[in-house]
Amino acid sequence: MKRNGLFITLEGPDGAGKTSVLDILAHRLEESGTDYLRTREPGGIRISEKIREIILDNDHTEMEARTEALLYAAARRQHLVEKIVPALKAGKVVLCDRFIDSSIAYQGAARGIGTEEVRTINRFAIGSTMPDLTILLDVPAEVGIRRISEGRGHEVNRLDAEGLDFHRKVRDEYLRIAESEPDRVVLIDATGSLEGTAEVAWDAIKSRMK
Ligand SMILES: Nc1ncnc2c1ncn2[C@@H]1O[C@H](COP(=O)(O)OP(=O)(O)O)[C@@H](O)[C@H]1O
Ligand SMILES: Cc1cn([C@H]2C[C@H](O)[C@@H](COP(=O)(O)OP(=O)(O)O)O2)c(=O)[nH]c1=O
Repeated sequence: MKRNGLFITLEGPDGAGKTSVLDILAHRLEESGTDYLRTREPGGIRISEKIREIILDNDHTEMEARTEALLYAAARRQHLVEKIVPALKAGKVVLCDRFIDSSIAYQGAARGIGTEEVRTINRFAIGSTMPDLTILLDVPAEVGIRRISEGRGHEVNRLDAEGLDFHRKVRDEYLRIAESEPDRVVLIDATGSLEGTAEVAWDAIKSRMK
């Protein structure tokens, strides 16, 4: 696909601060007069939001791991084709809360399906549209869980409700991805202040926008 925009994804364990950092980054892009799109996974559009509801519903305790992985991949495909690709073709900076690395970490590693299997179905879903830059906000699983339980207004979904061991596996896999793809993934220690974390993320974006 020919594209002129910049595709940026934010990744990290639940509670790492992705939503909060994205608020600041979107503000910075606004101030700098950059044409950008902010979106999130799973969801961002009608069909994918419906798939999101099915996946995250706390009542769906019988959902099998591969079903979950396929649903995330299906939501990703529709979101990519309907929203991300047109924005990139229009030359926009796309800021997306979660993308393929979430599936590798959550379904591949933490659910135990296997990272290569999950990579394979996601290659089918996204083709060659990989992010130009991935900002990985790193916090120990305990920190993320604590922030979520202390934060007001965050509904605990089916994935949040998994135990500490699950979230540790998510974090470890993210670190492996960062190590194996240093050109794409910028690893940021997100245990400090929100403002400090956002500043480092903004520097990474600015350097790619030049
Ligand atoms: N650097 C930080 N230090 C302390 N608390 C934070 C920080 N970043 C975010 N939080 C808080 O942690 C909670 C989860 O943050 P959020 O941005 O929703 O994370 P995510 O989108 O990664 O799950 C929120 O209550 C938020 O205010
Ligand atoms: C995109 C994606 C998300 N997830 C999980 C991570 C989150 O627990 C949940 C999304 O819920 P959400 O409320 O968006 O969480 P967060 O604010 O932390 O991003 O879905 C996967 O397991 N695989 C995926 O491919």
